[in-house]
Amino acid sequence: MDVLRQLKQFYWAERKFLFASIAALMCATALGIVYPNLLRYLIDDVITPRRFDLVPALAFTVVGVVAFKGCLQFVHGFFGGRLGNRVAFSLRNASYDKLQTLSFQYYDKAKTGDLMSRLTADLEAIRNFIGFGFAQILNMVLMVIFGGIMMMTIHWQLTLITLVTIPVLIFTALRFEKNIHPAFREMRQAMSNLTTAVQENITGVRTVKSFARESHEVTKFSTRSEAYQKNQVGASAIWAKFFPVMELSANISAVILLVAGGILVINGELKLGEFVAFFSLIWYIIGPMWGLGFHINNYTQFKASGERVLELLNEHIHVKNIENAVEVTNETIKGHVRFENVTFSYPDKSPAVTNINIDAPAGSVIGMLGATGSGKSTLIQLLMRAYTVKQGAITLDGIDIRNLDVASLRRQIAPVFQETFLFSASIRDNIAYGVKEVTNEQIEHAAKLAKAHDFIMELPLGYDTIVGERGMGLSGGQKQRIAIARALIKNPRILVLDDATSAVDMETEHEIQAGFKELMAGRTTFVIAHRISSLRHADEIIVLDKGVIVQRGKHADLIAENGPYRDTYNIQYADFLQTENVASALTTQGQKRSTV
Ligand SMILES: Nc1ncnc2c1ncn2[C@@H]1O[C@H](COP(=O)(O)OP(=O)(O)OP(=O)(O)O)[C@@H](O)[C@H]1O
Repeated sequence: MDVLRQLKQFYWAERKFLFASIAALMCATALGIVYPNLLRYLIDDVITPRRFDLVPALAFTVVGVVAFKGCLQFVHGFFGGRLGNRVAFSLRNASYDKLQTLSFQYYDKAKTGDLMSRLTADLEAIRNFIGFGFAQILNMVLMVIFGGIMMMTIHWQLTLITLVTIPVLIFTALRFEKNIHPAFREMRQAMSNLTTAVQENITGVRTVKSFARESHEVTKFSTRSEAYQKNQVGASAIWAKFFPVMELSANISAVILLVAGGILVINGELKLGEFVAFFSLIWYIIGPMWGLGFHINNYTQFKASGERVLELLNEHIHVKNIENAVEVTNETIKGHVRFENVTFSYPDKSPAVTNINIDAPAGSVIGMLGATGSGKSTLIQLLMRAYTVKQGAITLDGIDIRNLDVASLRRQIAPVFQETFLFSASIRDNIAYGVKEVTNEQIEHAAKLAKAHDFIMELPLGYDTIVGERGMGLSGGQKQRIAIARALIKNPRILVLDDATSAVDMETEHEIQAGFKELMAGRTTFVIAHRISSLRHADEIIVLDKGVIVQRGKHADLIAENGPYRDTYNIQYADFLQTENVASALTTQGQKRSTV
C-alpha cells in the first residue's frame, strides 16, 4: 500500500482514465450477473411452463446484454491501457530526470545494468498493474459482492453452506502472497545482476578478449543465470503448491452446492432454475478467488518493482542548488578561481586532498603535476561541483561555488578529460554537444583549432560521419581531438585540460597546444599533465603528492630547485639532456683543440 501511496502523484494525475476504466469494468461485472438470472428465467418461466413464445425476446435480450458488456469491456481496456501507459511514461521520464540530477557520488556506486532494468522491466510491471491489475482486483471484489448478494436473495442458507470454503481460499491466497513477494524481489535483483553482467561484458569486450577471459566471463554469467533460474524455479514451486490447494477448495464448494442444492431441489424447496442460476453464480465467487493468486502475483511484482523505482526516485541528491542560488553567465563572470584551505575525502576514505590553497586569477594558466592518485583530478571535480567541499572553500570571482547555480557554474567550465566519451551521433553533433545553437562554421573552426578538421574531412561522410558507441572507429588521439573541439566551442571562462593530450603523439600535442594558446587567451585554464612539455608555460605549476602541495612556482624556478618537479623533468628530458651534454662537451673539446 505504501508503494501505491508513494506513486499516487503519477496515477492521480490520470484519474479520469482510472475512473472511466473502473466504472466500465463495474458495469460490465454487474451486467455479468444478469446471465444467471436469464438462465433462471429460461428454465423456471419459459421451459417449465412451456411458454416458448418468450424465447425470441429472451434471445434478443441475451444478445443485447452480451453486446453491451463487450462494449463496456472495450472501454475498460481502452482507458486501462491509456492509464497504464501514461503512468509508465511519466514514471520513466521522472526516473530519467532523476538520473540526470543525481550526483557523481551516486554514479560511483551505481550499476548500469541495474539501472537499465529499473527503467525497463520494473516499469513494465508497474504499467501492467496500474493499467489492469488494480482494476482487476477491484473487479474481483465487486464480483464477490454482487454474486454474494444475488445468491443470498435466492437462498441465503445454501449460500452460507456453499461458501464455507472461502476462508480457506483467502488464507491460502494470503500465505501465497507472503511467500511469493520475497521470491519476486529476489527475482528482480537476480535479473538486474544478469543485465549488469551482460552490459559490463559488452562494454568491456575489448578488455575481456585482450586478457582471453571469455571463459571466466561465461562462468560469471552462468552463475548469475543459474541464480535467476533458481529464483524462477523457487517461484514456480510456490505456484505449484498454491494452485492445487485453490482448486481443491473451490471444487469442494461446487460439490457442497451440488449435494445441498440437489437435496433442496428434490425436496421442492428450490426451483430447478434457481439451482442452475446458483451454480453459475458460485463461479462468480470461486472464479475471482481462483484468480486471486494471479492478481496477488501481479500486485507483488508491482510492489517489488515499485520499491525499486521509488528507491531511485527517492535517492538523495548530494549536489544541488541552495535556495536563491546565484546564476552566473559568460558576461557576469571573469574566471578568478581560488581554492582556500580545501580538504576533501571521498566517502569512507582518507583525505584525497589536504589543505589546498590555489589562487588562479582570471586568464591565468595553472599547471598540475603529480603521481597517479595524488589528487589532481579531485581538485577539478571539486571545482566542477561533482562533489561538494565540506572543509575549506572554492570561490569563483569571490563567490563561494556552493552558492552558485550548479548548471550555470558547469556551463562556465569546459573540461577535456583523459577518457573521451563520444555519443553515437555524427561528429558534428558530438562537437556541438555542449551548446544549444551553433553554426557549421563555428564547429569547423573549433575542429581546426583542435587539429581535428583534417582527419574528419578524410572520413567518408566528413562531419556527418556517425561515430558509434564509445566512438568506435576512431583512434584514441582522434577522439581526444574531438573532445577538445567540443570544449572549445563552449567558449568557457574556465578551461580544464585533464591529461587532455595524453593520447596524441608529441608532434600533434605540440600542434594542439599552439591551438590551445589561442583558446586559453582570456580564460582561466587548469592543465593536468604528466608531460612537463604541457606545463612549462603555466603561470603557476602546482606539484601534488598524496593530496598535498609539495612544490609550486614557475617552470624555471621549479627546475632550479631540488624536488619531484626536477626529477620528472630529468627523467622526461634525459635523452635530450644527454644529447645536449654530449654536444656541449664536443663543442668545448673542439674549442680547446682550436686554441691549442
Ligand atoms: N570517485 C572516487 N571515489 C573514491 N575515491 C576516489 C574517487 N576518485 C578518486 N578517488 C581516490 O582519490 C585519490 C586521488 O585521486 P585522483 O583521481 O584525484 O588522482 P589523480 O592525481 O588525478 O590521478 P591520475 O593522474 O591517475 O588521474 C586516489 O586515492 C583515488 O583512489
